[in-house]
Amino acid sequence: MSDRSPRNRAPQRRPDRVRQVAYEVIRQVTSQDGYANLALNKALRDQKLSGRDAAFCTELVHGTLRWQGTYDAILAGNVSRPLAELDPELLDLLRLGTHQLLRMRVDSYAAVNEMVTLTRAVSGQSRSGLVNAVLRKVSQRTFDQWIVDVAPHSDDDLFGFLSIAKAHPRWIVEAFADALHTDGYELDELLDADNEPPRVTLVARPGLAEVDDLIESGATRAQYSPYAAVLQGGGDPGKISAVSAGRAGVQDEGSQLVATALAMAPLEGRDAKWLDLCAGPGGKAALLAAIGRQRGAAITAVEPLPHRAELVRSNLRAVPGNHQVLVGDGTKPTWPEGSYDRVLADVPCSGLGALRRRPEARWRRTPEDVAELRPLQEQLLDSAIASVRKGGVVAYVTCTPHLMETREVVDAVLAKRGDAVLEDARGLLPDVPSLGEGPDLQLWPHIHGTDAMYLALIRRT
Ligand SMILES: C[S@@+](CC[C@H](N)C(=O)[O-])C[C@H]1O[C@@H](n2cnc3c(N)ncnc32)[C@H](O)[C@@H]1O
Repeated sequence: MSDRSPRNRAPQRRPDRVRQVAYEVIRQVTSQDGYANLALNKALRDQKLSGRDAAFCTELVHGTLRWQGTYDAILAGNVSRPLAELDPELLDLLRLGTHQLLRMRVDSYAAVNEMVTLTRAVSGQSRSGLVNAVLRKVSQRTFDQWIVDVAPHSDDDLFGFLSIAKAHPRWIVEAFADALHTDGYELDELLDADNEPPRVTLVARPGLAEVDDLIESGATRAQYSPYAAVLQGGGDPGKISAVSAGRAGVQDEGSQLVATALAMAPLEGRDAKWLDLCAGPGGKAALLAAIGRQRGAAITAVEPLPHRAELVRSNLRAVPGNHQVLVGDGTKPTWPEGSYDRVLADVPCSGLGALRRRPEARWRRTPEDVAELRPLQEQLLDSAIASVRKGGVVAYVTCTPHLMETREVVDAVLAKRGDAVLEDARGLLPDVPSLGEGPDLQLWPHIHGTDAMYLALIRRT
């Protein structure tokens, strides 16, 4: 009989701290509906992880969450029970191990051993045997070999194949194909772009900061927006003085372009009162306020959630002028009909255009979310048109390319109202190529390097 007295037992290895932090963040996201970016930033701060450790931890968290559906398809064939019956902790440990084995350059032996040690520490000795056995099986093939094994063949079921090979739920692949009008190679490129973390893009708010100021701080000029600069290699925007003072901000180039397009739309007569009907957290409101200030226009920003209205105030703090932030419901205007000259309706949406930014979002969203948002999107656009004067312009904007949230909303509202027309928005961004067939425009991560922002320009008649 072996001697199991503490003196003779081999000392237990301690789990690798970075992997443990990553695992705990993933647990918060999957078990408490947390947001990966918020939970990760807090954990990196609390655990004082920086440099290579922080980068490793970020890749573990983001990659495991982003590729979750693909890893589940692989794991399903390597676990004797249905995954839904597996303890959620165990499933997260298996996903985390699979990510290291299949999509990171971690040595297989080290990845399995580290995950066994971590499992023993966080979930108990009995589970570590199963993790060991399953991960060893996963380690026997490459990512591409597993895809051939578990995904349908692309000739038989293209969307099924892409869903697994590119880690997007099938309904999202289908919605993107509809919006792109293609199921060809472009769809592949879009899904790939969604799997890459986005660049950090800054905005120099006009009249308050120059792009050159940002370039002096290490950024490089972006391609399309006259106000944009890209912080190469990540970097901490908070350390740039123009950003910390609110003269510049962090803002996707696509968001800058759609706000700029609204400001550039031709207008006859008064051009002094601008409205942002769905303003929180205020990135577009701040850019519009800065542009408007140079032209003698002031902006009113509406947001129903008090904490988000506070963010709008903070974003506007550096822009002088008579700007107003109203806490209220944009579908119930407290101002007379036709009060404004330009109106932005950047409505709540599914966010399918910003999947690069939120690794967990694609698995959380459902087609029902899209359907549920539809009435509010229509009411807000209707209210935006009612708020603009005759001859004034409305920009209907979403951060999703889903046709149910974009063109279908616009068509439905215009058909009901009969006092507004769609104008060609593409001419407002003359330097930006491939904006679609018009009259509305769609930006794309794989073409423009932006979030998939949609813009329809509507004029009240
Ligand atoms: C897509 S975000 C707007 C982003 C913002 N324009 C920016 O660039 O920072 C949509 C916003 O609409 C707000 N919202 C939700 N319901 C609303 C309503 N009934 N009226 C006005 N805004 C609403 C949400 O709270 C959210 O802050």
